[in-house]
Amino acid sequence: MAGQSEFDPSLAVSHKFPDSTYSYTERDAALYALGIGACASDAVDEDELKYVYHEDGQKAIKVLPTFAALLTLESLPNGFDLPGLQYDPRLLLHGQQYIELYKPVPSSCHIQNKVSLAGLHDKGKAAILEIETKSYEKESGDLLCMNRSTVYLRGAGGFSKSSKPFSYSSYPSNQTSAVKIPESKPFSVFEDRTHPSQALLYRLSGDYNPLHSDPQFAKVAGFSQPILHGLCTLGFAVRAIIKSICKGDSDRIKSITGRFLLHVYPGETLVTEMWIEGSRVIYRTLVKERKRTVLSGSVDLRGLNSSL
Ligand SMILES: CCC/C=C/C(=O)SCCNC(=O)CCNC(=O)[C@H](O)C(C)(C)COP(=O)([O-])OP(=O)([O-])OC[C@H]1O[C@@H](n2cnc3c(N)ncnc32)[C@H](O)[C@@H]1OP(=O)([O-])[O-]
Repeated sequence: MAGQSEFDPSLAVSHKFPDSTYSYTERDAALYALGIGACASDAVDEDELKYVYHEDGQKAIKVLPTFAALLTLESLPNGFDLPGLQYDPRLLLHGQQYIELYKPVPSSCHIQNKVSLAGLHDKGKAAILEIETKSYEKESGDLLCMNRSTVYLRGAGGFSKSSKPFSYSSYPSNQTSAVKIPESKPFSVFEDRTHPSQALLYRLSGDYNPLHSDPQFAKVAGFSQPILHGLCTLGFAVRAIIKSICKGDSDRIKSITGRFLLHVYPGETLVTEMWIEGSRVIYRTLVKERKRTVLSGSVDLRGLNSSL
């Protein structure tokens, strides 16, 4: 892209992001749970009521592990701006998410975030940015979780100066989100319908990008109507795994990878297929109405029950 002629990837790679803070309460955790469909089809679901209600008060509610991805929300006050990188924010898509959890996410917390650039790739038609955020509990100083968010910037590639496309990663290759789906029959399949207003509810958890709410904006971005947040789809998929494989025990989730392969329209039905490989669950989520895979990835579990 001509606009990238001034872009120097080495300047971007050495860029230092400022530390940031984020605070949330049990109300945020409950709203998030509703936003990813917890208790949507059964208000007294015995696995899921604990994410939105507790008889001893909201401070005792359980927090879904994918809520950890929200802790990064205010970590980049200037969006994905890097020195010299030009991109059209309307063409930005969420490409992948990697989450590592070191302890259960508390129901309210003050967080200190350390942010760095974990990857930068020139794909010609797109630039890929990978932002790593380590989230610490302010009070104890304990590391709570790590997120690596991949953003796919359509139209922002072509900045490589040499014939070899520029590619930088600061992390091991076994932490990428691309997985091989087994050919065998899935161990478990879970079907869940998103609501037509799903994105409008989910955005209240803090991602207000108009791509998910504004019909005109969505059209400019290339979609017939506003699309679902990638992290909302990931939340549905991991909830399916907690229900189907972890018997409702979300503390078993150790790490999560997800690659967003295709957009989801709110109101569509998500079918999550799961396979077990040792202590890892490989999964793929399809949109039933369009018969298309929209997400795939893996989830590593602690203490997988041998009776499975
Ligand atoms: C972040 C906060 C904002 C949130 C916004 C949202 O929620 S938006 C809603 C949620 N998000 C969505 O709805 C997005 C859904 N996903 C999509 O629409 C498409 O997958 C796409 C447009 C991201 C890429 O499609 P395409 O046809 O342009 O791609 P291609 O197959 O021609 O491959 C080109 C190169 O890119 C690589 N690569 C490919 N995919 C990914 C990926 N996901 N991730 C990373 N990398 C990816 C691929 O390996 C290849 O590299 P190689 O092998 O040549 O070195």
